[in-house]
Amino acid sequence: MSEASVAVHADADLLAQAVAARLVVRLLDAQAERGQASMVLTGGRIAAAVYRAVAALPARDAVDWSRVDVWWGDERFLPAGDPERNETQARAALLDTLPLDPARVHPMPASDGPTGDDPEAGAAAYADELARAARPGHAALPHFDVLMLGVGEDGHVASVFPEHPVHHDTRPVSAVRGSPKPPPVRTTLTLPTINTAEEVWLVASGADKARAVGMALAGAGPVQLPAAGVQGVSRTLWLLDRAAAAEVPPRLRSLR
Ligand SMILES: O=C(O)[C@H](O)[C@@H](O)[C@H](O)[C@H](O)COP(=O)(O)O
Repeated sequence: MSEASVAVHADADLLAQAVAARLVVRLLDAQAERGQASMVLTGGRIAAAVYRAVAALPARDAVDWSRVDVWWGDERFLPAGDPERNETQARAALLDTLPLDPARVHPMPASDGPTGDDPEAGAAAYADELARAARPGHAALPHFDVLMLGVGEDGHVASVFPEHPVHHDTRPVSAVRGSPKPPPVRTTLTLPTINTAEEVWLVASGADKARAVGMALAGAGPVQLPAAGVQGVSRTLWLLDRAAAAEVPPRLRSLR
């Protein structure tokens, strides 16, 4: 398992630009290595800024988007096309501008989808979809080259919230009820699933994230502060703006 590293950028805009550039390079490297690439998306404001920045980056055309798998780390359990869905936001900001193979885009279930208005059935269906894409001989999950996460003020990542029953769910995908961040019903990859990704990037901007970021990097417990339980297989990268980095422990500051 990887040690966390931290990169700090001056402000939210530069942070989004830098993450976008890193994402394009990460996908290019994965395609050079294994002929394809996979990315796991999230929701929230900074993620949307990253997606817009990728869309505006000329180097994005160097990626063979027809050989990129797109997954989601979490989703709001709402009807397809709802503007609050992470999928809707990612499509509008980026995905609709890319020549993706629709068969490789794997949105999480919608409340009006084939599994109906039952988030548990939706979570099970997504787990099946992941298992169908799993590499032979590996666990029931596909290879994730890069998984992006936002960080909540309370330290949540994806839809894994502090002290929530989702921490006891041993399945790869969980239905979340009673989310403290609206909307209340969500679907999320669980922390052990998130931690199978080759690289996990935690992206946070703004002073209201500083405390959660600082505590996670100082080694808080994952049930109290889910961001503290995130660890990519080969890399765990915190991508912050200066305001969000204000409480990063001094021993990690040298990596700025
Ligand atoms: O569906 C969601 O809301 C997210 O996936 C959530 O985990 C988000 O990434 C963080 O809450 C940070 O969001 P901001 O960048 O908007 O603060």
